[in-house]
Amino acid sequence: MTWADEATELTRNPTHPFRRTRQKYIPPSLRQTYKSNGVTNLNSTRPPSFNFSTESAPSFNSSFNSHQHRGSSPPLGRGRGCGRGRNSYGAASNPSQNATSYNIKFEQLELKQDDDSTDNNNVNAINFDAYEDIPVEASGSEIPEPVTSFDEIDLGEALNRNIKRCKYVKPTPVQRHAIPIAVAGRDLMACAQTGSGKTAAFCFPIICGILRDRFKQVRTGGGGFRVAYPTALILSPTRELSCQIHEEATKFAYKTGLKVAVAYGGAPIAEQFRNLEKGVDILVATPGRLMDMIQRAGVSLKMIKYLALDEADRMLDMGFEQQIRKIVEQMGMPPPGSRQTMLFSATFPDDIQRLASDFLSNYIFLTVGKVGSSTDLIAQRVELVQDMDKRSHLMNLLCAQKTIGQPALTLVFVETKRGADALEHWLCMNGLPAIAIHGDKVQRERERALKSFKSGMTPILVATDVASRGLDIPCVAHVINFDMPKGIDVYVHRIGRTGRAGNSGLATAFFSDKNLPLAKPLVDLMQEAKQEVPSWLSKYAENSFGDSGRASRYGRSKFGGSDFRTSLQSWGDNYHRPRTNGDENSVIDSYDPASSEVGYATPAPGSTEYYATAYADYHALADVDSYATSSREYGYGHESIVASGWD
Ligand SMILES: Nc1ncnc2c1ncn2[C@@H]1O[C@H](COP(=O)(O)OP(=O)(O)OP(=O)(O)O)[C@@H](O)[C@H]1O
Repeated sequence: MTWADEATELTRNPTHPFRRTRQKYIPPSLRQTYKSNGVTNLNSTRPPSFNFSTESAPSFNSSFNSHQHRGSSPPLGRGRGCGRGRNSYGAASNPSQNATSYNIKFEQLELKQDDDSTDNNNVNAINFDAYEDIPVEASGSEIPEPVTSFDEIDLGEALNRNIKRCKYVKPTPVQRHAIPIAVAGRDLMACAQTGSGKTAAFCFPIICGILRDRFKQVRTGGGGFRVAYPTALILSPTRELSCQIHEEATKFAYKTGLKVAVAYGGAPIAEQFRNLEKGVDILVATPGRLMDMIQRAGVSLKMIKYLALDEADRMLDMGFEQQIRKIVEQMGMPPPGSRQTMLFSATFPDDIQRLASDFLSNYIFLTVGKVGSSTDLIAQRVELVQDMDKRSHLMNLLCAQKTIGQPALTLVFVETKRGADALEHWLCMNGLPAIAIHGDKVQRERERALKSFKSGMTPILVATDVASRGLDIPCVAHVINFDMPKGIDVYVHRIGRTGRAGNSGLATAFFSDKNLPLAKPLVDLMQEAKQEVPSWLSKYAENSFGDSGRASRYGRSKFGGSDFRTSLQSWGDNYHRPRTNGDENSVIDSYDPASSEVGYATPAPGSTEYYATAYADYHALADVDSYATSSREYGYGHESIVASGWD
């Protein structure tokens, strides 16, 4: 079993030896209904009711038994985070150590003869059928042809071996189109759905390009200390995403001789400098830490030949554009044309495209799938819930998941850091194993929260938008928008944490009166994704139409489903060349009202049974059936209510 399989297995397999000794978690409200064998009669389970003012926190002394088999005596968590003190996975990890241990495990992954097989069964659990009819459009001059297999592109022997090690048997649609474009040396602005494999789409061409050219990476700088001269720079908006890309790129570059390093805030800079001094070909970084390193003369961008911006629209968003512009235009990086630039995201508003075009030269604009949605892979439910009822609604929902015996990783998005802390606290006080992640937590706490969530130890993660983009966490079966985001693009990225790699997922949104400006774009998005739109939401959408200012700001037109250049002027015939996979019908047509006349039939929306039914359809991603829980003292000291998301 590979290291990757092992991690997945741990989360999915209820009989995994590591999981088996854990005590089953039973929400307090349902303890009467649970039989000793864990089987619950759903019909006899009434939705729990919570009296927030009077309900006392349940105690879970026995819940820590789960740790005893590992010989540790877990302390009752002091401070924030249910998972704190229970996480037996060790201290927060250092990314460079991570990379080393991954490499060791990766090495153990021996390539067998049948790894050459293109058998779909071996495809790293990706569901390629879900991508069969995906619409693709590319615009620009002389667009390289897409491929249907990795073998059709000359990626080099070492990279091909690693692709097989990763069990990537065939390219996803965005990879089919983007990799040939990038390998041909073209600049690219690519827009593809969440979870569709964009990381590999920019990593493979970079690795293959560097291997082809073999630049010398480390030069001695002035003043006697070493300056790192990376050949490729991959920028991403958050620390966690940078670490994730670093891990992926390290796997892809395994045994190629290329060095991949990561630099991000919140971790000791000296250690990161030491890593860079050993040489770096590909540097993955968050903008703030990179600027710092450049200003301290530890990194030079003079030799950059490849620049990739993941979540590019976020990187060029209001407030952040200046920092990126400074890095790309004023810190010695070769200009467009002398370097290759690739911008990737699932959303690309027109105004951001316009900004981004400054960084590009004769680029190709590529859209794969309906921009800003994961089509029908993610079942989207929207509930009308006023603020004061949100917590009890959430509790019903989480308990309903448990009642069908399929608790799985659930990501709950809130708007503010303080809101995240408060909800985490409340859930824990009510016996649900939750942990929060947001920008006010120190990096070790953030890493611990993510690790605890990923492992299934704390299966509810309460997060601000710091976790909304890019994170690829297997087995997230349910994303709950407890607070709706301000913009529809953020909603798209948030729900994209489930339903990844062609698998299905469930997303539930709590919509309240104050989210009115979001109604129209949300309805449009749901219709495009062939989701049932509640009639009340359609009415809200009609009403919000008149609110042209806000509605259009959040509106679909800004999503960036098309190349903004085509609306500026008419291009020559050779410039704009839409691709539709040869099947015009494959483009998702507009919503058919007849087939979606709302009717969340019985059971009633919002009821426990309703969620249990809905959830049952989408739990397939995770079979976590047991987890520990705890109550713990709560260190609550943050007053900041600023929403987070940028590091
Ligand atoms: N060709 C492939 N075959 C099998 N699995 C793949 C392939 N390409 C990517 N994957 C897997 O699909 C998952 C999603 O990929 P990735 O994180 O790159 O998506 P993304 O498009 O960047 O998502 P987001 O928009 O959320 O950032 C990952 O677990 C990755 O390992």
